[in-house]
Amino acid sequence: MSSVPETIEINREAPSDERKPYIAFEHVRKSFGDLCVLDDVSFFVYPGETLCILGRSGVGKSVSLQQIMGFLKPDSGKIIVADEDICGYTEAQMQVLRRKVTMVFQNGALFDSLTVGENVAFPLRERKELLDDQIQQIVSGLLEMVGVADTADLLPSDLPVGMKRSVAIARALSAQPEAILYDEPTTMVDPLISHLLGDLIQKLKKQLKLTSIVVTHDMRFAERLADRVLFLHQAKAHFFGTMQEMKESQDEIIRQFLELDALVLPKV
Ligand SMILES: Nc1ncnc2c1ncn2[C@@H]1O[C@H](COP(=O)(O)OP(=O)(O)OP(=O)(O)O)[C@@H](O)[C@H]1O
Repeated sequence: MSSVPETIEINREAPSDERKPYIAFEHVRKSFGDLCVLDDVSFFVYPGETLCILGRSGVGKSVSLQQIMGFLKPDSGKIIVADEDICGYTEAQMQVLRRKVTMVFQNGALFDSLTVGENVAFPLRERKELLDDQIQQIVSGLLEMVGVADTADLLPSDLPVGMKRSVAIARALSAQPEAILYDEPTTMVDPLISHLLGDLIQKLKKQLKLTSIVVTHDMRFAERLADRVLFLHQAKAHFFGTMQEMKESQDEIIRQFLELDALVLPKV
């Protein structure tokens, strides 16, 4: 008799005697009408660590991020962000929290009519605490940090996709977040740019000690970045553990996923 396999992992709830997770899902369930997208999903990310969320298309990766940002609410379960259970939060409370946790969208979500520099300055201006000179200085520093130093006066439409993503990351950083969520940062970019974006995310992790969640289809990318991996499958947290544990897993679904990935993108 074949049955849907149980989630195979291991320590899905953080050990209580250690560090507290910065972000955690505890038995989260989310449906849209009859479609159950997440069923009893638990995972966590420690401060300063990177979690990569993997899984096939439509499996609830983006829905997970949107719930952390409070754009969607779970039907049940708990979502902890920065030590707080955000499930009952009002939009006003979420807006405060979104200064600590920010998201880099696939399309960058840059304002097309503003220059790159003005886009990055936007969160700084919203704070209404800084003089124009200070803002300009921070913007230049951020653009340099993400490797697009000479683009401040250009419009987003002047830039290729990879550079737009870097600008979107610079804008996210200008809000001085504690955590960044990246939704498919390497979609539609070539392998070289994908590598550069990986370098950038690593650099931010090391230099700024940022907590990160990266939703990706890209195993190579996840291998470089992930302290832990969440593999979603059929609405379940099918696997949660380190990349090494995932690669060594004998679970049939994980093996299929890894083998298919190796076929699509052979190792060079
Ligand atoms: N606001 C919404 N209303 C109704 N259904 C939604 C909504 N958001 C997402 N869904 C559905 O939830 C499922 C999971 O969507 P999600 O975007 O999280 O997938 P994903 O794993 O990120 O996939 P992909 O890799 O293709 O982006 C999909 O079937 C999607 O159609």
